[in-house]
Amino acid sequence: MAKGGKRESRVLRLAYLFSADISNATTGIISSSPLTWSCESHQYTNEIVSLDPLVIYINNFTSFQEAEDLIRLGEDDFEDSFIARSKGGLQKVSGRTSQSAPLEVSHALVSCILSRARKFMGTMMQPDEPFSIPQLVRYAPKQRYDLHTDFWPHHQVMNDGSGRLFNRVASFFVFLRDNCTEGETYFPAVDVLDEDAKNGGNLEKSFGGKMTRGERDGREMGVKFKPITGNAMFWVNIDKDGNGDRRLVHAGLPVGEGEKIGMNLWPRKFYNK
Ligand SMILES: O=C(O)CCC(=O)C(=O)O
Ligand SMILES: [Fe+2]
Repeated sequence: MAKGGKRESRVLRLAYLFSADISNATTGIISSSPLTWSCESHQYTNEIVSLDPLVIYINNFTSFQEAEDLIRLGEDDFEDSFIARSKGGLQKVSGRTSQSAPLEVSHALVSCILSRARKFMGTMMQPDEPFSIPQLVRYAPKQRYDLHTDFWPHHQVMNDGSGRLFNRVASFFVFLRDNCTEGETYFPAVDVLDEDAKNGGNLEKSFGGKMTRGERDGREMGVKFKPITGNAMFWVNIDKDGNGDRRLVHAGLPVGEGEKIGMNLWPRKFYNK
């Protein structure tokens, strides 16, 4: 059985590679390849974590095999993480000690995952609005990403000469490898847990340990999500007036032992069409 599974995964991997090669060579349009069939067959289910701000937990956003294949696609390109500064340019900061790697958007698997994310967002994303280049992030023991927001305080100018302004309207953070202790993704200002406690709820029990109470300065505060391969969080960064919502500040807590790998997907919205 294990053998069969392995063989199947090899075939799938080949299918991904093959479809990317074929469509690049002929039309340059990846989505027209018949071998991207798996794009239609997502397996995810959802739970709303918080309505305001909107945070949604996604179970099985990727399969285990897709997670491993995504890692393989990026793993030769890992470099120390930078952050994209509001005034342009990249900067290395002490609060982000992980490594990151970009993923090739034209690859059939990556384009499949992006179209899955786009469909998930429904009417929130217009057909002409793109994703940033998907990014893998890898953490070894003690590595972390301190509290930050994913949106920029000022909208950014597209570098295609169009003059359009964009921002990261929402974020998906997908756990791709959970071979670690700790390393949760923590949102200190998402207050659903206080409501839960007031009403006698037990978040940890209700959600099977996927999400638990966070803690800051010795006080219970916010919610944190345990790395579980294939599962993801989705949240909305920018409100309807185009302003960033600071309640979505979050951190990748330090990894204890082992390795954590995740993937950022950042849908862009235009603000001066
Ligand atoms: O590692 C995490 O849990 C979160 C990572 C993150 O927020 C980011 O890369 O922007
Ligand atoms: Fe982030």
